[in-house]
Amino acid sequence: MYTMRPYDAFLLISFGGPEANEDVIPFLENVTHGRGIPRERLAEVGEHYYLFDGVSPINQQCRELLAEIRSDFSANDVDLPVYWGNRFWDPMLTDTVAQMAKDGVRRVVAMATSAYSNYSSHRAYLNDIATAQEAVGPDAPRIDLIRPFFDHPGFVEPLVEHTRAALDRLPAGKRAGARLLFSAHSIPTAMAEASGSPHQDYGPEGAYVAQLAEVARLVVERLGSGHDYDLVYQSRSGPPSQPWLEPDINDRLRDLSEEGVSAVVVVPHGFVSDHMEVKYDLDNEARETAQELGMDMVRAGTPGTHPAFVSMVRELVAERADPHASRAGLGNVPGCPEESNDCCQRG
Ligand SMILES: CC1=C(CCC(=O)O)c2cc3nc(cc4[nH]c(cc5[nH]c(cc1n2)c(C)c5CCC(=O)O)c(CCC(=O)O)c4C)C(CCC(=O)O)=C3C
Ligand SMILES: [Fe+2]
Repeated sequence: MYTMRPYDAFLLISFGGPEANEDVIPFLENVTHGRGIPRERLAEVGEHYYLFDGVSPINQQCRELLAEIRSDFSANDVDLPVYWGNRFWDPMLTDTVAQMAKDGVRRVVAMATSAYSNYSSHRAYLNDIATAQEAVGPDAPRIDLIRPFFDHPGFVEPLVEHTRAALDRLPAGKRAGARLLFSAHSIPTAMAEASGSPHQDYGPEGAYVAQLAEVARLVVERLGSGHDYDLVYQSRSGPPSQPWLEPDINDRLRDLSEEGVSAVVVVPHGFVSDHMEVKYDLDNEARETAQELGMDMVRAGTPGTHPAFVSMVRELVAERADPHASRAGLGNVPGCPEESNDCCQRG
Protein backbone atom coordinates (compact mmCIF):
# COMPACT_ATOMS: atom_id res chain seq x y z
CA MET A 1 0.00 0.00 0.00
CA TYR A 2 1.26 3.40 -1.11
CA THR A 3 0.83 5.68 1.90
CA MET A 4 1.75 9.19 0.71
CA ARG A 5 3.37 9.81 4.09
CA PRO A 6 3.07 12.18 5.99
CA TYR A 7 -0.53 12.68 4.87
CA ASP A 8 -3.62 10.94 6.16
CA ALA A 9 -6.25 12.68 4.03
CA PHE A 10 -6.74 14.55 0.73
CA LEU A 11 -8.92 17.67 0.57
CA LEU A 12 -10.32 19.32 -2.57
CA ILE A 13 -11.03 23.00 -1.99
CA SER A 14 -13.25 24.82 -4.46
CA PHE A 15 -15.20 28.04 -4.88
CA GLY A 16 -18.70 26.69 -4.26
CA GLY A 17 -21.89 27.78 -5.94
CA PRO A 18 -25.66 27.84 -5.31
CA GLU A 19 -27.89 24.94 -6.34
CA ALA A 20 -31.30 26.59 -5.85
CA ASN A 21 -32.81 30.02 -6.68
CA GLU A 22 -33.13 30.97 -3.01
CA ASP A 23 -29.42 30.34 -2.46
CA VAL A 24 -28.23 32.74 -5.18
CA ILE A 25 -28.29 35.99 -3.17
CA PRO A 26 -26.83 34.50 0.05
CA PHE A 27 -24.06 32.92 -2.08
CA LEU A 28 -23.29 36.24 -3.81
CA GLU A 29 -23.21 37.93 -0.41
CA ASN A 30 -20.64 35.39 0.79
CA VAL A 31 -18.47 35.96 -2.29
CA THR A 32 -18.56 39.74 -2.27
CA HIS A 33 -18.54 40.36 1.48
CA GLY A 34 -16.69 43.65 1.89
CA ARG A 35 -15.24 43.56 -1.65
CA GLY A 36 -16.84 46.75 -3.03
CA ILE A 37 -18.58 45.10 -5.98
CA PRO A 38 -21.27 47.49 -7.36
CA ARG A 39 -24.89 46.47 -6.60
CA GLU A 40 -25.79 46.53 -10.31
CA ARG A 41 -23.07 44.00 -11.04
CA LEU A 42 -24.42 41.71 -8.29
CA ALA A 43 -27.97 41.92 -9.64
CA GLU A 44 -26.64 41.17 -13.11
CA VAL A 45 -24.62 38.15 -11.95
CA GLY A 46 -27.67 36.92 -9.99
CA GLU A 47 -29.57 36.88 -13.30
CA HIS A 48 -26.91 34.61 -14.83
CA TYR A 49 -27.61 32.06 -12.08
CA TYR A 50 -31.44 32.41 -12.36
CA LEU A 51 -31.12 31.57 -16.05
CA PHE A 52 -29.92 28.14 -14.87
CA ASP A 53 -32.63 27.84 -12.14
CA GLY A 54 -30.15 28.98 -9.51
CA VAL A 55 -27.90 25.97 -10.12
CA SER A 56 -24.21 26.70 -10.54
CA PRO A 57 -22.51 23.88 -12.42
CA ILE A 58 -19.42 24.00 -10.21
CA ASN A 59 -20.58 21.68 -7.38
CA GLN A 60 -21.56 18.87 -9.73
CA GLN A 61 -18.21 19.28 -11.49
CA CYS A 62 -16.47 18.93 -8.13
CA ARG A 63 -18.48 15.78 -7.33
CA GLU A 64 -17.45 14.28 -10.67
CA LEU A 65 -13.80 15.19 -10.12
CA LEU A 66 -13.92 13.76 -6.57
CA ALA A 67 -15.34 10.47 -7.90
CA GLU A 68 -12.52 10.25 -10.45
CA ILE A 69 -9.87 11.09 -7.82
CA ARG A 70 -11.24 8.36 -5.53
CA SER A 71 -11.09 5.71 -8.24
CA ASP A 72 -7.65 6.87 -9.37
CA PHE A 73 -6.36 6.72 -5.79
CA SER A 74 -7.73 3.24 -5.27
CA ALA A 75 -6.44 2.00 -8.67
CA ASN A 76 -2.98 3.25 -7.67
CA ASP A 77 -3.04 2.01 -4.06
CA VAL A 78 -3.15 5.48 -2.55
CA ASP A 79 -5.00 4.98 0.72
CA LEU A 80 -6.02 8.58 1.45
CA PRO A 81 -9.64 9.38 2.31
CA VAL A 82 -10.93 12.18 0.07
CA TYR A 83 -12.73 15.25 1.51
CA TRP A 84 -14.30 18.31 -0.12
CA GLY A 85 -14.80 21.86 1.21
CA ASN A 86 -15.80 25.13 -0.51
CA ARG A 87 -14.94 28.75 0.18
CA PHE A 88 -18.42 30.19 -0.42
CA TRP A 89 -21.12 27.50 -0.33
CA ASP A 90 -21.99 24.08 1.12
CA PRO A 91 -20.09 21.97 1.88
CA MET A 92 -18.26 24.85 3.57
CA LEU A 93 -14.54 24.43 4.21
CA THR A 94 -14.90 25.08 7.97
CA ASP A 95 -17.49 22.27 8.30
CA THR A 96 -15.20 19.89 6.39
CA VAL A 97 -12.21 20.78 8.58
CA ALA A 98 -14.41 20.15 11.65
CA GLN A 99 -15.41 16.75 10.22
CA MET A 100 -11.77 15.86 9.54
CA ALA A 101 -10.90 16.77 13.15
CA LYS A 102 -13.73 14.48 14.35
CA ASP A 103 -12.45 11.69 12.12
CA GLY A 104 -9.02 11.98 13.73
CA VAL A 105 -7.30 13.36 10.62
CA ARG A 106 -4.02 15.03 11.63
CA ARG A 107 -2.28 16.04 8.41
CA VAL A 108 -3.95 16.95 5.13
CA VAL A 109 -2.76 17.58 1.60
CA ALA A 110 -5.14 19.98 -0.18
CA MET A 111 -5.63 21.06 -3.77
CA ALA A 112 -7.55 24.12 -4.93
CA THR A 113 -9.57 24.04 -8.17
CA SER A 114 -7.53 26.99 -9.32
CA ALA A 115 -4.35 26.73 -11.38
CA TYR A 116 -2.62 30.13 -11.36
CA SER A 117 -0.79 32.52 -9.03
CA ASN A 118 -2.86 35.49 -7.86
CA TYR A 119 -4.66 36.56 -4.70
CA SER A 120 -8.07 35.09 -5.66
CA SER A 121 -6.62 31.82 -6.91
CA HIS A 122 -3.92 31.16 -4.30
CA ARG A 123 -3.56 33.45 -1.24
CA ALA A 124 -7.33 33.57 -0.64
CA TYR A 125 -7.34 29.76 -0.37
CA LEU A 126 -4.44 29.86 2.14
CA ASN A 127 -6.25 32.51 4.18
CA ASP A 128 -9.51 30.55 4.18
CA ILE A 129 -7.67 27.41 5.32
CA ALA A 130 -6.22 29.37 8.26
CA THR A 131 -9.63 30.84 9.13
CA ALA A 132 -11.23 27.37 9.09
CA GLN A 133 -8.47 25.94 11.29
CA GLU A 134 -8.92 28.76 13.81
CA ALA A 135 -12.69 28.21 13.88
CA VAL A 136 -12.24 24.49 14.53
CA GLY A 137 -9.60 25.02 17.20
CA PRO A 138 -6.65 22.94 18.44
CA ASP A 139 -7.97 19.65 17.00
CA ALA A 140 -7.92 21.03 13.46
CA PRO A 141 -5.51 19.14 11.20
CA ARG A 142 -2.45 20.70 9.62
CA ILE A 143 -3.27 21.42 5.95
CA ASP A 144 -0.60 21.69 3.21
CA LEU A 145 -1.87 23.32 0.01
CA ILE A 146 -0.54 22.07 -3.34
CA ARG A 147 1.18 24.78 -5.44
CA PRO A 148 -0.46 26.57 -8.39
CA PHE A 149 -0.28 23.91 -11.13
CA PHE A 150 -0.78 25.95 -14.36
CA ASP A 151 2.44 24.51 -15.85
CA HIS A 152 1.79 20.84 -15.03
CA PRO A 153 1.47 18.62 -18.12
CA GLY A 154 -1.76 17.25 -16.61
CA PHE A 155 -3.25 20.73 -16.93
CA VAL A 156 -1.71 21.72 -20.27
CA GLU A 157 -2.23 18.47 -22.24
CA PRO A 158 -6.04 18.37 -21.82
CA LEU A 159 -6.15 21.97 -23.08
CA VAL A 160 -4.18 20.96 -26.18
CA GLU A 161 -6.53 18.04 -26.84
CA HIS A 162 -9.65 20.14 -26.26
CA THR A 163 -8.38 22.95 -28.50
CA ARG A 164 -7.70 20.48 -31.29
CA ALA A 165 -11.22 19.04 -30.91
CA ALA A 166 -12.71 22.55 -30.95
CA LEU A 167 -10.84 23.43 -34.17
CA ASP A 168 -12.33 20.27 -35.72
CA ARG A 169 -15.82 21.53 -34.91
CA LEU A 170 -15.33 24.63 -37.09
CA PRO A 171 -16.43 24.40 -40.73
CA ALA A 172 -13.47 22.84 -42.58
CA GLY A 173 -12.86 25.94 -44.68
CA LYS A 174 -12.55 28.13 -41.57
CA ARG A 175 -10.07 26.06 -39.57
CA ALA A 176 -6.75 27.25 -40.98
CA GLY A 177 -7.63 30.92 -40.67
CA ALA A 178 -9.23 30.71 -37.23
CA ARG A 179 -7.88 32.87 -34.42
CA LEU A 180 -7.36 31.23 -31.03
CA LEU A 181 -8.52 33.35 -28.08
CA PHE A 182 -7.12 32.21 -24.73
CA SER A 183 -9.49 33.51 -22.09
CA ALA A 184 -8.97 33.97 -18.34
CA HIS A 185 -10.74 35.70 -15.46
CA SER A 186 -9.88 39.39 -15.36
CA ILE A 187 -8.58 40.72 -12.04
CA PRO A 188 -7.62 44.25 -10.94
CA THR A 189 -4.25 45.24 -12.47
CA ALA A 190 -2.95 45.96 -8.95
CA MET A 191 -3.79 42.37 -7.95
CA ALA A 192 -2.09 41.11 -11.12
CA GLU A 193 1.08 43.09 -10.33
CA ALA A 194 1.15 41.68 -6.77
CA SER A 195 0.68 38.09 -8.01
CA GLY A 196 3.32 35.38 -7.63
CA SER A 197 6.42 35.40 -5.47
CA PRO A 198 8.00 38.79 -4.70
CA HIS A 199 11.37 37.03 -5.01
CA GLN A 200 10.86 36.23 -8.71
CA ASP A 201 10.86 38.51 -11.72
CA TYR A 202 7.81 37.97 -13.91
CA GLY A 203 7.99 41.20 -15.90
CA PRO A 204 5.89 44.34 -15.43
CA GLU A 205 2.45 42.68 -15.59
CA GLY A 206 3.16 40.17 -12.83
CA ALA A 207 3.00 36.39 -12.43
CA TYR A 208 -0.65 35.81 -13.39
CA VAL A 209 -0.34 37.42 -16.83
CA ALA A 210 3.08 35.82 -17.43
CA GLN A 211 1.69 32.37 -16.53
CA LEU A 212 -1.41 32.82 -18.70
CA ALA A 213 0.76 33.91 -21.64
CA GLU A 214 3.08 30.94 -21.09
CA VAL A 215 0.28 28.37 -20.99
CA ALA A 216 -1.21 29.83 -24.19
CA ARG A 217 2.22 29.61 -25.84
CA LEU A 218 2.69 26.01 -24.64
CA VAL A 219 -0.71 24.96 -26.00
CA VAL A 220 -0.12 26.61 -29.39
CA GLU A 221 3.38 25.09 -29.59
CA ARG A 222 1.96 21.62 -28.93
CA LEU A 223 -0.86 22.11 -31.46
CA GLY A 224 1.88 22.76 -34.01
CA SER A 225 -0.58 24.26 -36.48
CA GLY A 226 0.86 27.77 -36.59
CA HIS A 227 -2.41 29.45 -35.59
CA ASP A 228 -2.32 33.09 -34.49
CA TYR A 229 -3.57 33.60 -30.95
CA ASP A 230 -4.36 36.29 -28.38
CA LEU A 231 -4.72 36.46 -24.61
CA VAL A 232 -8.10 37.96 -23.56
CA TYR A 233 -10.02 38.44 -20.32
CA GLN A 234 -13.60 37.93 -19.15
CA SER A 235 -15.91 38.33 -16.16
CA ARG A 236 -14.65 41.75 -15.02
CA SER A 237 -16.59 42.90 -11.99
CA GLY A 238 -15.08 45.95 -10.21
CA PRO A 239 -16.19 49.58 -10.53
CA PRO A 240 -15.29 51.20 -13.91
CA SER A 241 -12.84 53.51 -12.11
CA GLN A 242 -10.65 50.56 -11.10
CA PRO A 243 -8.33 49.21 -13.83
CA TRP A 244 -8.73 45.49 -14.53
CA LEU A 245 -6.83 43.30 -17.00
CA GLU A 246 -7.79 43.89 -20.65
CA PRO A 247 -8.74 43.36 -23.44
CA ASP A 248 -12.20 42.04 -22.66
CA ILE A 249 -13.03 39.13 -24.96
CA ASN A 250 -16.04 40.96 -26.44
CA ASP A 251 -13.96 44.03 -27.37
CA ARG A 252 -11.28 41.82 -28.91
CA LEU A 253 -13.90 39.97 -30.98
CA ARG A 254 -15.09 43.32 -32.40
CA ASP A 255 -11.54 44.39 -33.29
CA LEU A 256 -10.74 41.03 -34.86
CA SER A 257 -13.89 41.17 -36.94
CA GLU A 258 -12.77 44.55 -38.29
CA GLU A 259 -9.39 43.04 -39.10
CA GLY A 260 -11.19 40.43 -41.20
CA VAL A 261 -11.05 37.43 -38.85
CA SER A 262 -14.23 35.38 -39.34
CA ALA A 263 -13.70 32.35 -37.08
CA VAL A 264 -12.45 31.97 -33.50
CA VAL A 265 -11.77 29.16 -31.07
CA VAL A 266 -12.11 30.32 -27.47
CA VAL A 267 -9.90 28.39 -25.04
CA PRO A 268 -10.81 29.11 -21.37
CA HIS A 269 -7.31 28.22 -20.18
CA GLY A 270 -7.73 30.32 -17.02
CA PHE A 271 -10.22 27.80 -15.57
CA VAL A 272 -10.26 24.22 -14.36
CA SER A 273 -13.90 23.34 -15.14
CA ASP A 274 -16.81 24.63 -17.26
CA HIS A 275 -18.44 26.52 -14.39
CA MET A 276 -20.74 29.54 -14.55
CA GLU A 277 -18.09 32.03 -15.64
CA VAL A 278 -17.40 29.80 -18.65
CA LYS A 279 -21.00 28.83 -19.36
CA TYR A 280 -22.52 32.29 -19.10
CA ASP A 281 -19.74 34.72 -19.96
CA LEU A 282 -18.43 32.69 -22.91
CA ASP A 283 -21.25 30.42 -24.10
CA ASN A 284 -23.92 33.13 -23.83
CA GLU A 285 -22.28 36.56 -23.82
CA ALA A 286 -19.23 36.12 -26.07
CA ARG A 287 -21.20 33.82 -28.37
CA GLU A 288 -23.83 36.54 -28.81
CA THR A 289 -21.10 39.06 -29.69
CA ALA A 290 -19.62 36.65 -32.22
CA GLN A 291 -23.07 36.03 -33.74
CA GLU A 292 -23.73 39.77 -34.08
CA LEU A 293 -20.41 40.07 -35.90
CA GLY A 294 -21.19 37.08 -38.14
CA MET A 295 -18.17 35.18 -36.80
CA ASP A 296 -17.98 31.43 -36.28
CA MET A 297 -17.11 30.70 -32.65
CA VAL A 298 -16.34 27.38 -30.99
CA ARG A 299 -15.46 27.07 -27.31
CA ALA A 300 -12.89 24.51 -26.17
CA GLY A 301 -13.46 22.51 -22.98
CA THR A 302 -11.57 23.03 -19.73
CA PRO A 303 -9.55 20.14 -18.13
CA GLY A 304 -12.62 19.01 -16.08
CA THR A 305 -12.21 15.27 -15.47
CA HIS A 306 -9.75 14.55 -18.29
CA PRO A 307 -7.73 11.43 -17.26
CA ALA A 308 -4.42 13.35 -17.41
CA PHE A 309 -5.86 16.00 -15.09
CA VAL A 310 -7.07 13.33 -12.64
CA SER A 311 -3.63 11.64 -12.63
CA MET A 312 -2.08 15.06 -12.08
CA VAL A 313 -3.84 15.28 -8.72
CA ARG A 314 -2.13 12.11 -7.52
CA GLU A 315 1.22 13.24 -8.96
CA LEU A 316 0.94 16.58 -7.15
CA VAL A 317 0.11 14.80 -3.88
CA ALA A 318 3.27 12.69 -4.27
CA GLU A 319 5.27 15.83 -5.11
CA ARG A 320 3.94 17.64 -2.01
CA ALA A 321 4.70 14.60 0.18
CA ASP A 322 8.37 14.51 -0.84
CA PRO A 323 10.45 17.61 -0.14
CA HIS A 324 13.10 16.34 -2.59
CA ALA A 325 10.68 15.61 -5.43
CA SER A 326 11.37 17.33 -8.72
CA ARG A 327 8.57 19.54 -9.90
CA ALA A 328 6.80 18.50 -13.09
CA GLY A 329 6.55 21.77 -14.97
CA LEU A 330 6.48 22.82 -18.62
CA GLY A 331 7.76 26.13 -19.92
CA ASN A 332 9.78 28.92 -18.37
CA VAL A 333 7.56 30.85 -15.96
CA PRO A 334 7.92 30.06 -12.26
CA GLY A 335 4.95 29.49 -9.96
CA CYS A 336 4.87 30.09 -6.21
CA PRO A 337 7.06 28.34 -3.66
CA GLU A 338 5.49 25.44 -1.78
CA GLU A 339 5.64 27.08 1.65
CA SER A 340 5.11 30.77 1.13
CA ASN A 341 3.89 33.54 3.38
CA ASP A 342 4.45 36.41 1.01
CA CYS A 343 3.28 35.43 -2.48
CA CYS A 344 0.07 36.57 -4.23
CA GLN A 345 -0.84 39.63 -2.18
CA ARG A 346 -4.13 41.44 -2.85
CA GLY A 347 -2.35 44.49 -4.31
C1 LIG B 1 -9.08 34.78 -10.80
C2 LIG B 1 -10.49 34.33 -10.52
C3 LIG B 1 -11.03 33.06 -10.76
C4 LIG B 1 -10.33 31.87 -11.43
C5 LIG B 1 -9.59 31.05 -10.44
C6 LIG B 1 -10.46 30.29 -9.47
O1 LIG B 1 -11.26 29.46 -9.92
O2 LIG B 1 -10.34 30.54 -8.27
C7 LIG B 1 -12.39 33.09 -10.31
C8 LIG B 1 -13.25 31.97 -10.33
C9 LIG B 1 -14.62 31.97 -9.99
N1 LIG B 1 -15.40 33.05 -9.71
C10 LIG B 1 -16.68 32.61 -9.46
C11 LIG B 1 -17.75 33.44 -9.12
C12 LIG B 1 -17.64 34.80 -8.78
N2 LIG B 1 -16.51 35.57 -8.74
C13 LIG B 1 -16.82 36.87 -8.34
C14 LIG B 1 -15.92 37.92 -8.18
C15 LIG B 1 -14.54 37.93 -8.44
N3 LIG B 1 -13.79 36.89 -8.98
C16 LIG B 1 -12.46 37.27 -9.07
C17 LIG B 1 -11.41 36.48 -9.56
C18 LIG B 1 -11.53 35.13 -9.94
N4 LIG B 1 -12.67 34.35 -9.84
C19 LIG B 1 -12.35 38.60 -8.56
C20 LIG B 1 -11.07 39.37 -8.47
C21 LIG B 1 -13.64 39.01 -8.19
C22 LIG B 1 -14.04 40.32 -7.59
C23 LIG B 1 -14.32 40.20 -6.12
C24 LIG B 1 -13.07 39.90 -5.33
O3 LIG B 1 -12.10 40.68 -5.40
O4 LIG B 1 -13.05 38.89 -4.60
C25 LIG B 1 -18.23 36.89 -8.08
C26 LIG B 1 -19.00 38.10 -7.59
C27 LIG B 1 -19.84 38.67 -8.67
C28 LIG B 1 -18.97 39.23 -9.77
O5 LIG B 1 -18.46 40.31 -9.52
O6 LIG B 1 -18.82 38.58 -10.79
C29 LIG B 1 -18.74 35.62 -8.37
C30 LIG B 1 -20.17 35.15 -8.27
C31 LIG B 1 -16.73 31.18 -9.59
C32 LIG B 1 -17.97 30.29 -9.38
C33 LIG B 1 -18.63 30.05 -10.70
C34 LIG B 1 -19.84 29.17 -10.58
O7 LIG B 1 -20.73 29.43 -9.75
O8 LIG B 1 -19.92 28.19 -11.35
C35 LIG B 1 -15.44 30.78 -9.91
C36 LIG B 1 -14.95 29.37 -10.12
FE1 LIG C 1 -14.60 34.99 -9.58
